[in-house]
Amino acid sequence: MILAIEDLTVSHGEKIIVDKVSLTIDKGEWFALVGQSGSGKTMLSQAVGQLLGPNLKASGRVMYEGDNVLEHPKEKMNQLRGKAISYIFQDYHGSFTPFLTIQQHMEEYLQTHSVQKAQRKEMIREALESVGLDASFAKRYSFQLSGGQLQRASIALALLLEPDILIADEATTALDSVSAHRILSLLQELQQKTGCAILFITHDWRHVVRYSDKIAVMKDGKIIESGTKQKLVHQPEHAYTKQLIQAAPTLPMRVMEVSKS
Ligand SMILES: Nc1ncnc2c1ncn2[C@@H]1O[C@H](COP(=O)(O)OP(=O)(O)OP(=O)(O)O)[C@@H](O)[C@H]1O
Repeated sequence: MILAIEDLTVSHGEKIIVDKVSLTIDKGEWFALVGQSGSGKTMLSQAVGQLLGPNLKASGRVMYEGDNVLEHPKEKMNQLRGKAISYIFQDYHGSFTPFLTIQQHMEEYLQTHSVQKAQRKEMIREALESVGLDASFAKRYSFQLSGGQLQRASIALALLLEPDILIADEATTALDSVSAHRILSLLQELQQKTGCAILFITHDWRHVVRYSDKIAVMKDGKIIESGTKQKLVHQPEHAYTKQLIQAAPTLPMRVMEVSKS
């Protein structure tokens, strides 16, 4: 097990947004978190990396390497982010400022994590190549890349330090379906190569079926059902899970068959 979330609660004043959620993520596994809009998926994922706004409070435990991450001071958390837990977001533009090149962003990131200058250039080249961007992209500014290219660059940035856990929150929602599929296949390939676990937040049941190992379904701040993909897809118990499956666009039989194997 790489991450254990225990009784995690996120509240905004009196309002409970995430309600005593517990789940465990194993090393190298693709863990999908699904559920209707506003059910608390993003708040849960942001609590894990201490990214919640100051008006929100997280309690419970997020256990990583024997420590409760929620109790880490800011400096320790900064060291953990990127190296242990990394994020890619739907708004990948937000990962880049328009004043710095892709290389400068990556340099800054590596510097924060005390990577020696001599190693940085090679690491950046390798990271860009691993997402199918040649080294010349390093010199470009974010606005000089297409949406798909920029999302690739944000994945390269997130995986630069080979984190144990990558949190992908609606990472492909802003892309067309072909680009989304390319990005997710790439993520799968990188996951197999680096052994990182992925907490995958999505609305798209087709992506859940295709890529995940385990699934948790969230509704009104609670996990109402969780288990292996086989179990959730083929023998869902909760009415809401059945509803999610029925509402999903029809899956080609081939995909369903692949997912069964
Ligand atoms: N900064 C914030 N302050 C207060 N409440 C917030 C804040 N951000 C989100 N919320 C509330 O928390 C609840 C859960 O939001 P969250 O973004 O986690 O849902 P979600 O399941 O990720 O939804 P979606 O699938 O649409 O992204 C919502 O009611 C939302 O309005």
